[in-house]
Amino acid sequence: MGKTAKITNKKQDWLALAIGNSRLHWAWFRGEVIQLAWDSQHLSGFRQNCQIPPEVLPPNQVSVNLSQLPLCIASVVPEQTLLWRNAALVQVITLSNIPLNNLYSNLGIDRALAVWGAGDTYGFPCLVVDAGTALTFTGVDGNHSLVGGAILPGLRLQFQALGQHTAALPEVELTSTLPLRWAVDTITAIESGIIYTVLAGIANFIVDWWQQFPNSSVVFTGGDAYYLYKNLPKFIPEMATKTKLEPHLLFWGMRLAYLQSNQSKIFKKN
Ligand SMILES: Nc1ncnc2c1ncn2[C@@H]1O[C@H](COP(=O)(O)OP(=O)(O)OP(=O)(O)O)[C@@H](O)[C@H]1O
Ligand SMILES: CC(C)(CO)[C@@H](O)C(=O)NCCC(=O)O
Ligand SMILES: [K+]
Repeated sequence: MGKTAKITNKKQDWLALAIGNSRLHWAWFRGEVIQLAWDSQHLSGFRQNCQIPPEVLPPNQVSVNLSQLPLCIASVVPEQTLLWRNAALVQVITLSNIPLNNLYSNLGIDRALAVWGAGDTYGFPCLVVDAGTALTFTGVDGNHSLVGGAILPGLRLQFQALGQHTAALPEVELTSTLPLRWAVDTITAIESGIIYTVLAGIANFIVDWWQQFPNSSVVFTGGDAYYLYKNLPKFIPEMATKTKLEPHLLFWGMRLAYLQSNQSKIFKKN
């Protein structure tokens, strides 16, 4: 657990909901410890009552009634956030909850939370590579000040774009292995083009970051993080020792925000 927040009631259960552009990411916390994390589809409509609908809860029964827990939301999809406005105990995290400097007003809350969680755990400066629907770089310096970052289409979105906007190209799915670079069939050519270009681009951003901040940690997260993290050392050997993979990075940031705001009692009851 990081340095910026301490929990008052170690036993308290709560739910973190990170609303991404492709799906919902959930974590059930007991105090500061994640008990269970899962993904669900976006909600399709407005919720009439104050329960969390069963279709977004985890498939297996757990020992507590998750639908009754306080809910902490971080969202980059405003229409999805609105669907939770009648929930009984809900707190929506905003940039004002995040103690980093120089954040611009419409910076994605997922980017701010992930880099806060990463820096709080591994120290600042810190660079986060979030490989989700969009692939983002977010860098913060040793004074906890946003240096900046970049946004590009994520892997799946790149495959979809080619499939949907050309006559002859199929929509390709990410496979688990690296493709042949000099492909002699269409599917492999698409895989090669997207994957090698993204890997080279990420390596280039990280090398540039390390020129400015040589000892900075670099943390990967998001749906495609494992694939990219696993294959990047072939491009930069030092990657293996100087970077980390953390699937729950966003939840680390949410935990800091939740515990901090819970202490100062800005929890909103509707
Ligand atoms: N069931 C799934 N739905 C969508 N993407 C998936 C799924 N399983 C794996 N992925 C991969 O994860 C990537 C999307 O990542 P992620 O789930 O973190 O995105 P997200 O929910 O939109 O979050 P964010 O908005 O933070 O990017 C896609 O590029 C895809 O390759
Ligand atoms: C870039 C995404 C879509 C990544 O999830 C999200 O962080 C977002 O909507 N950001 C707002 C724009 C910005 O961060 O500059
Ligand atoms: K848009």
